[in-house]
Amino acid sequence: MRVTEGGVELEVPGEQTDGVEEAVFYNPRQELNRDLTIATLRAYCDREERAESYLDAMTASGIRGVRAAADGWDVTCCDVNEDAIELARDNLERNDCEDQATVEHRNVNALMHDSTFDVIDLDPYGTPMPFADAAFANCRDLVCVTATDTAPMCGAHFNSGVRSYSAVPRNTDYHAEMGVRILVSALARSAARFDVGVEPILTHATSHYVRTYLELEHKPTAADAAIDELGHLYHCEDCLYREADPGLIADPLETCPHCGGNRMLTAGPVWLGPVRDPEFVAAVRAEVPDTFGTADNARDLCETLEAELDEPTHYDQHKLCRQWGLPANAMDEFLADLRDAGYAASRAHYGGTTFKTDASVSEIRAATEENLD
Ligand SMILES: C[S@@+](CC[C@H](N)C(=O)[O-])C[C@H]1O[C@@H](n2cnc3c(N)ncnc32)[C@H](O)[C@@H]1O
Ligand SMILES: [Zn+2]
Repeated sequence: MRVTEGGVELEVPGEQTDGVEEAVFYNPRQELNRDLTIATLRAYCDREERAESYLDAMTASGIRGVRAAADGWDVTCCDVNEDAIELARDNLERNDCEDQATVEHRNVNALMHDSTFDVIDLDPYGTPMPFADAAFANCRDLVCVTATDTAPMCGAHFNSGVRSYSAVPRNTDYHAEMGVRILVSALARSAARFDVGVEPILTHATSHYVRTYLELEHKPTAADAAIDELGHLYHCEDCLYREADPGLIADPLETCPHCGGNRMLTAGPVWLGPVRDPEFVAAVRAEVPDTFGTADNARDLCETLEAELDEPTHYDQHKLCRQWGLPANAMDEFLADLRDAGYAASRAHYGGTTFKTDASVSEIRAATEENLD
């Protein structure tokens, strides 16, 4: 099947039918992820001018590598699957990018230990953690990571999450953000082993995957600073109260300070720090051209991310209102009530009824209850 995406034309496998597995993976639903990758690479060139080389670590059809090569990056496309490599090579040639790209048929963990790249893009099936150490060992500037194992990351598949992320994820009403913070925590700890500090400059949780872009600083003190962003979340299953506690040693709450209940969950270590740099996200938004298939969605997502508060967990207005036995009102009115009461409040990118605030669950209710009708 022929597809055009971001100005390049590729031969990709068709949709899987009747349980027959195609030899090479291609997911049209990841176009937003890929469009934002290209816009991020463009914005990153202004931030770090010496960045030139890009490793598409799990290239499959070669689609990311072809798009990056067409944009002028010095690209390496790697995959263990021989059919993928053949297809990636054809797709590079189809777009006259073969001189701009090297193709490697090997286990990318070995390649990453052998070679140095300015930017490494990990896009495996499921968890990226088996590739994290090798990526941080030698990458110079930016590690981009997609994780599609949302059920383990958010605590719904608890044991798998503990195994993959060496952390305790918990299934809460902010499950996608739990995934984000479990993932970034595990990546930060992986990088710290190599005396590398990470700064997430863009992160989004979108339809069953988390994508994060980590800028690296090769200094033990930077790694220490990243570790300082880790901590634990204490969460009440009864009233949705939550609390963030910085530091690697947890001091779990036995009972909820809000409702007195004892159904408390502890999650961590999670990343409690910012998950994006608003100025960088604005620069990414400016690099999304109208010609990208997901331009409107990509820009809307960036806009929401730019304004999103740094609070480590979001609320869902509908879930809170259900909890209180009250009807929900319009989001804008709800957020205006919080601001009028003196709290910071923003929408969150996790869903249309999600928001962030520095108000506690009882303060949110007191500030908004009057207009919930
Ligand atoms: C989710 S697909 C990549 C999709 C592609 N990046 C895109 O945007 O369409 C995962 C790919 O990783 C490859 N892969 C799995 N383990 C690998 C390894 N150890 N080294 C290199 N490639 C690997 C698989 O063969 C598969 O093609
Ligand atoms: Zn409670």
